[in-house]
Amino acid sequence: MDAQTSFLDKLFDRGILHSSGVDGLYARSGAFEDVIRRFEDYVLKIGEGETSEAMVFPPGMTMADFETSGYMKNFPQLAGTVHAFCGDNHGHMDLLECMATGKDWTEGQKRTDLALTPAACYPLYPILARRGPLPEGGVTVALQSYCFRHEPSKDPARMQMFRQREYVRVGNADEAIEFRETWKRRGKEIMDALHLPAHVDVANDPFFGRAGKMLGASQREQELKFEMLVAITSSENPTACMSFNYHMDNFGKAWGIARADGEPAHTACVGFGLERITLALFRHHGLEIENWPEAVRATLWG
Ligand SMILES: Nc1ncnc2c1ncn2[C@@H]1O[C@H](COP(=O)(O)OP(=O)(O)OP(=O)(O)O)[C@@H](O)[C@H]1O
Ligand SMILES: [Zn+2]
Repeated sequence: MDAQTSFLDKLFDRGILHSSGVDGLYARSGAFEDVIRRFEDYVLKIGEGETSEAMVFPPGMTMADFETSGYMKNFPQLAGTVHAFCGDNHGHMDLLECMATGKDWTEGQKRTDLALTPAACYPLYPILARRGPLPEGGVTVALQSYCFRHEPSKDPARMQMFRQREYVRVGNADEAIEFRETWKRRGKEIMDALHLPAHVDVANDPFFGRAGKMLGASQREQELKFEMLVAITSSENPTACMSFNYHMDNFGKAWGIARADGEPAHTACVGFGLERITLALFRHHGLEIENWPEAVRATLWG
């Protein structure tokens, strides 16, 4: 059995995660959720004085905003959209007939106005855009969302539905870059406080296809994305538990977010993978929270 499957099985055996029968879709135990809550409280305190507001998003966003994000151009392999039955009585009979005979009953499903949110900060940008020009100095928002990515895996750290906590900086280029550098440093301090061996490295997003290879290479070359890597199921291929992204003015332009001076906003975000960080804690400190190092427990539970 490989390391991923064996860690996943241990988590199931201890009731920390519960299997659904589909890879990457799990119920979480109360203990798992308590760690997530404590971690979020801890991170929220660190950014408290610098944040203009907080938002929590539902797991879906509007199809229109999803289209604006460009996600289907860059990551069609990961996306999920919401479809629903919109038929009449006759259509319903057909659907039940399909189900009864084991045919594909989903063929008649129609698109709705919703897509599953692939990245926690996407729903923020259209909200900011609708408010008109940003205040002088921009804004910093604390947010959280469930995200969906179609990447089923036996690796418990690669889920299909998971949460990201983020801080997003929206302002000019200097403000966005300074924010990203600050959080790279703080991210390491957080990992140190949690006694998790971690390092930051430059990274790229999994852009689709042949053109995607070039996009990924150029993202790396421009050092737009960094990840905080922690060994969870493999020490050769450590897992990204945080990411530090500078989007230049791509989102400012896409959604039409203007700065006080009328120029398109530059954005940066730091994302904390809440399930991944929690799994890293279980991996490194053991499956019994009572036995975690006193300093780690003090950081989280005070
Ligand atoms: N499939 C997933 N399951 C759980 N957490 C995830 C998953 N994908 C991303 N995350 C978390 O969300 C954070 C921000 O997402 P981001 O798009 O930067 O991840 P990513 O770089 O695509 O991750 P990876 O390289 O492992 O696919 C990541 O740092 C990670 O902690
Ligand atoms: Zn983001």
